[in-house]
Amino acid sequence: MSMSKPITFVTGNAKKLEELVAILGPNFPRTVISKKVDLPELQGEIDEIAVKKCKEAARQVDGPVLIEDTSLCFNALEGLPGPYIKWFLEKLQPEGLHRMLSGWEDKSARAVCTFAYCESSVAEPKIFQGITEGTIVEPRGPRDFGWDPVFQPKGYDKTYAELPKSEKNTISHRFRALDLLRNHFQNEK
Ligand SMILES: O=c1nc[nH]c2c1ncn2[C@H]1C[C@H](O)[C@@H](COP(=O)(O)OP(=O)(O)OP(=O)(O)O)O1
Ligand SMILES: [Mg+2]
Repeated sequence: MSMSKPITFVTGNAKKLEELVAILGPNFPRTVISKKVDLPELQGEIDEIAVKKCKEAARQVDGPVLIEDTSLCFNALEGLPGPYIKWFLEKLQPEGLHRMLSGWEDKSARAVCTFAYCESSVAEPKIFQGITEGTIVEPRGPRDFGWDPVFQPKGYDKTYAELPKSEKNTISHRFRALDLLRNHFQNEK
């Protein structure tokens, strides 16, 4: 029996939590509980944001914490909106995200998921990052999760939103990041 303390996944986003639970499955060696907190939307480089966000979560929770920050980076725009995608999506809706690239031939983008894990408020966060390449298209499919309707992963003719959840969860930026996280904790056992 493991004596490790449960890990608290701090997020205000129920869909992220749902995907994390589906991707990690029942065999993950640590117990993960969740806490709904809207952590500050920080500025900076992607890794730097994840580290700061994790330290803030560790300040608010007693024990090991996990956070993640998601970026959607348009290659034509040098990686923007990147970590600021939340505000762009909120103001422009999926249609507007697609329209942002109307002046550009290059519609390629990368979805970047960065998890940060911290054993305690005095430990340095560890980073686990996953990237999925794709294209920004006119929105297609259900609207239940963020910018999924405009992101078509490379090699697919469906958007994330059109793919069955089970399929998104085997190719997504979040899956790739959680695969690294899973390896880390499996090797720690
Ligand atoms: O797989 C995804 N497919 C589609 N949309 C997604 C995905 N993952 C995050 N998203 C959205 C949520 C938010 O609009 C923005 C990321 O911002 P981000 O700060 O990381 O998320 P959040 O504020 O909703 O939750 P949290 O409390 O964990 O920070 O992209
Ligand atoms: Mg956030």
